[in-house]
Amino acid sequence: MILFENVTKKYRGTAKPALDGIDLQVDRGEFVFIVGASGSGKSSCLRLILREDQPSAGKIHVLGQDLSKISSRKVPYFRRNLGTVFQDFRLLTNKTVYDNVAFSLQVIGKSRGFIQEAVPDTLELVGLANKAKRFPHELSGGEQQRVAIARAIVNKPAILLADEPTGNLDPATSLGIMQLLRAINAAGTTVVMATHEATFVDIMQQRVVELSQGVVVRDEQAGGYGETASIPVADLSAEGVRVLRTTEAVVRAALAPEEIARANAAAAAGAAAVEDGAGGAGAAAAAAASAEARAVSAAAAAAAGAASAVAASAAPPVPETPEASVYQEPQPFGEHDDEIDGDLDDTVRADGGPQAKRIPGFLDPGRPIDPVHMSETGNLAAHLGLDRNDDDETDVGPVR
Ligand SMILES: Nc1ncnc2c1ncn2[C@@H]1O[C@H](COP(=O)(O)OP(=O)(O)OP(=O)(O)O)[C@@H](O)[C@H]1O
Repeated sequence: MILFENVTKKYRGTAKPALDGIDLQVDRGEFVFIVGASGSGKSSCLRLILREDQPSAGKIHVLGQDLSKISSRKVPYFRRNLGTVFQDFRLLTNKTVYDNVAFSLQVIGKSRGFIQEAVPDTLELVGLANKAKRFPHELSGGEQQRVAIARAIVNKPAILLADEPTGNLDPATSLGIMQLLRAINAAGTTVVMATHEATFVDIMQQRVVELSQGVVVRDEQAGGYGETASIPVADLSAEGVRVLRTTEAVVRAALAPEEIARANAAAAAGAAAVEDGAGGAGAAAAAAASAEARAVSAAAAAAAGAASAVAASAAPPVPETPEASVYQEPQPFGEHDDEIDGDLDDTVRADGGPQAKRIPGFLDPGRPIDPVHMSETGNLAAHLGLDRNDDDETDVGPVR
């Protein structure tokens, strides 16, 4: 689906190549994180896939096409197969939510009837059906990013490229965006996402391609963020450390409440042992358990405001009787529907790994969700907790 063969990209006026002999293959239906330190070449990679730029050497094939053979005139047609989401949303500020999404269909000549059906369906999918008439400046950061995602997927692209899509968002809002991307991927769209979000990468256990100075230094199925990609905590400002810790706490509190319950239970058991007069090792164990519980609880409390909304909405029940579907082509995204359809199960890996136990159901790659069913029944946004009316109170991203 995406193939890099010995790709090098050297920008004019620079001494070192941004990408240096990259070989990379991404298959249909994969969810791939591209990680690496700032300047390692992640965005360059995505720009090449999008044919915004051309390699200095090597070959790139996307969806079976040799990108060097696509004329400039044909590039817009090629890009119809790709959806893109960026850190800064890139919405049209003078257009409503509806028009932002509709515009991407108008420019490719879709009929009015198609647009009138596809736009509301997609807004419903991302949980923004009730905000269609708002302008971007009237939305929170998370909502703006969901508009951007709606715009990226409304034409059912085969590939979704996301460049730091949660970079401007608070942890709880980022979580909703990640859930949405995971659901879109489970519906058949290949997702390639450049990110610095170590927590999500670690939890989601998807394929990780790590770049360092333009070279692939790791390509791991069900990987984590890794050491070399991470920013040394010592290099972070106090605010940066706080954000990093809060992110982790929010994600844990929202996604792994059982971990907090387990720590609290251990502390309670320890306290009981102390009351019973247990000394020595028993008291030490109790103290340790109590400290762990305090640490986890403190982390959760620190994150409580943001996390509670997410936790509360993490897994609402799916009604047993499906409602009538308004979504005509719920899945999969992309042109080769029949082929992608057959691949669906392959996209969901269940390799487990050291952190598998604390992966929540709806992010667990081993437990496939059924976004098709959910989109058909109108429950995807509800399932992901994206249809709340009080969303404005929890999304605190930038408003443009
Ligand atoms: N248009 C350009 N002209 C010259 N050099 C560039 C250009 N774009 C990127 N570079 C350089 O190429 C290297 C890779 O940049 P790139 O933006 O791909 O990295 P990145 O991993 O996405 O970084 P970040 O995480 O900060 O977004 C960097 O050294 C950067 O300075």
